[in-house]
Amino acid sequence: MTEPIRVGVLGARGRMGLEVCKAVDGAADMELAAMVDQGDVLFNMEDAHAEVVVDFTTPDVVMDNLRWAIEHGISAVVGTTGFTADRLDQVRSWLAEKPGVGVLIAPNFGIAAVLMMQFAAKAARYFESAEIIEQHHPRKLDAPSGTATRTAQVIAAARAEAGLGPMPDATKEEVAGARGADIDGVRVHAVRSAGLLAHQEVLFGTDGEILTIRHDSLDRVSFMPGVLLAVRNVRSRPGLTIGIDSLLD
Ligand SMILES: NC(=O)C1=CN([C@@H]2O[C@H](COP(=O)(O)OP(=O)(O)OC[C@H]3O[C@@H](n4cnc5c(N)ncnc54)[C@H](O)[C@@H]3O)[C@@H](O)[C@H]2O)C=CC1
Ligand SMILES: O=C(O)C1=N[C@H](C(=O)O)C[C@H](O)C1
Repeated sequence: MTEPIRVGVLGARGRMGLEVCKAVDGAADMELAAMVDQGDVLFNMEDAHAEVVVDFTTPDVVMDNLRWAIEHGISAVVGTTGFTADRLDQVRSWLAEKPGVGVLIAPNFGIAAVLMMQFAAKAARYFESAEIIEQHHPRKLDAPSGTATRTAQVIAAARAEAGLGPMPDATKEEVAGARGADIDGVRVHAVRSAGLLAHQEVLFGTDGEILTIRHDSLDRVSFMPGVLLAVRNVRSRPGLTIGIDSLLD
């Protein structure tokens, strides 16, 4: 029998980290080697001989964590949000120095969420208008969500490929922000409310027709199959992988 993958969890006392610890602990082919949260020393991770670290921390600290993991030759699965194009370039440059190391960063590990983004990318070329409404729990630190940002990017790329121009919109904002954020020409609206977990609607419109694609994460267990899939595969994919789409094919 092959040895279990030794997994370290960063952000282990957080909402996602706790769920990841449970999932890793319950996976027959993995061993929960280290649990690290704010104030703990990263040395624990090295000491525990972690082969893969899973990071669900905060946008403020994730880059330091990633640099540390890559420097120590440890592959990483990252769910933390806040990855701009500049940050991704930085990660690629660190990885260039460590050719054997894999890093997988996914804005959303939920299989249904991944499908929602794929369906949105497929629909985008057929509609004049597209807007995104994301809804999250009020303890979420960032807006718009990583998922909404990624969805806007794939919609914008599909529209550009299809030769579509800017969306029709004669509105002048009387109050700043009324039309939401503009991500690559796609408007994104962020709702924060008690009672919500993670939800998103993508609204497409053209003459006489509306298509709404909706995804709901009702429990954080929804992210776990995707996280475990990434842990199993990240070491055999050196360099940077974005999203889990390529692991599902
Ligand atoms: N990609 C995905 O599928 C998903 C991504 N997320 C993202 O994951 C991140 C975490 O979300 P939550 O668990 O809800 O947040 P949370 O606030 O519950 O957990 C974050 C944890 O990180 C810890 N932490 C802060 N600095 C640290 C450091 N330097 N080292 C180790 N731990 C540190 C905090 O003490 C806290 O326990 C967010 O960016 C969120 O958007 C959340 C759900 C799914
Ligand atoms: O903070 C969250 O909860 C979530 N964050 C991710 C994001 O920003 O897209 C994924 C999911 O929406 C839950």
